[in-house]
Amino acid sequence: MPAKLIDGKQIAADKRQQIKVKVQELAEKGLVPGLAVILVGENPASQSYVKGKIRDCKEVGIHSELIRLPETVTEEELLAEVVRLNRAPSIHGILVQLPLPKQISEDKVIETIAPEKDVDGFHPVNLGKMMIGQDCFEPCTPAGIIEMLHACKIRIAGKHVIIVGRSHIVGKPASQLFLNHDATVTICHSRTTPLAEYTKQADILVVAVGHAGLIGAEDIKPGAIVVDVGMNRNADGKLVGDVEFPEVSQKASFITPVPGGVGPMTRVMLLENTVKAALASDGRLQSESR
Ligand SMILES: Nc1nc(=O)c2c([nH]1)NC[C@@H]1CN(c3ccc(C(=O)N[C@@H](CCC(=O)O)C(=O)O)cc3)C=[N+]21
Repeated sequence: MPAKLIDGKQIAADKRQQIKVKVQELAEKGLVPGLAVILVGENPASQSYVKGKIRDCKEVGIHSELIRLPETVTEEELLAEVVRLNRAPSIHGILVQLPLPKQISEDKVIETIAPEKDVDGFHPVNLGKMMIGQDCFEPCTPAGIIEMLHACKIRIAGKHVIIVGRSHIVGKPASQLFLNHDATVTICHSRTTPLAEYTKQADILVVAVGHAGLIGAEDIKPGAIVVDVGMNRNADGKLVGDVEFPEVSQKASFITPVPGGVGPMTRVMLLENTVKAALASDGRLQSESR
C-alpha cells in the first residue's frame, strides 16, 4: 500500500490560522508580537525565504521589520544592529538569515542575539536548555517535524528514530528533540558505513543531508515513516528532497513531500516562537495565560 502523504502545507496553514486567533487576542490586550529579520546581501534564495517569512507575519498580524544590510557589511556593524534590536521593546524575536558572508562569524552573531529573542533557537543557551529538557526556543525545522507527526497522530515514544545528518540547525537538535519525546535515537552522517544498514532499521527516518536521491526504496524498512528535510534543485530547476520520492512512498507508511512538507512547517514554527517570545516578555499576560 502506498504511503500516506504528510501534507505539511495544510498542517502549517491550519496552525497559522490558530496563531492568527491567538495574535488577535493578544492585540486586544495591547501586545503586538514583533519579529525583526536581518537580511545581508542579495542572495536570491535568501531573499525569497525572507519574503515568505514577512508575508507569513502579515497574514497572522505579527508586526515585522526587515533590515537589509549590504554584502560588504562588517561584523561590527551587524553586531551593532543586533544589539539595537535586543533593546527594542516592540521587537520580541530576531532572525538573522543564514548563511552570512565570509567576513562575519555566524557563531558570534548568534551569540549576540538575546536568548529570549532567539526565535530560531540557535543560541547556545537555548540549545543547552533543550538538552536538559528546560523550556526554550526550539529550532524551527526540528520543532516543525515533531509538530507534523503529532498532527498525523504518529506516536514517537519508543520508536527507533534514525536521523541522517548532523548539522547544528537540523540533525543535532532534531535528535535531541526526538530523545526528549522518548524515542530511541541514532544519528548517522557522512562517515557512517554502510549507511543503508542503519536506515533500514528506522521506524522513523529523518533525512537532512542535501543530496538528491540519497535514500532509495531499498534503504528503508517496509512501513517506515520518512521525513525528508532535503532541499535540492534538480536539472530542471525543480525543488527535490533527499529521498527518491515515488519509489520510497510505495514502501513507507507515511512520507513528507518536497516541496510542501517540512519547509512550510519550519516557517510556521517561527511564528509560534515569536508569539511565545512576546508572551514571555509580558509578565502580566504570561501569568494570565497559565
Ligand atoms: N536564520 C535562519 N533561519 C532559518 O530558518 C533559515 C535560515 N536562516 N536560512 C535558510 C534556511 C532555509 N529555510 C527554509 C524554510 C522554509 C522553506 C519552505 O517553505 N520551502 C517550501 C518551498 C519553497 C520553494 O519553493 O522554494 C517547501 O518546502 O514547500 C524553505 C527553506 C529556513 N532557513
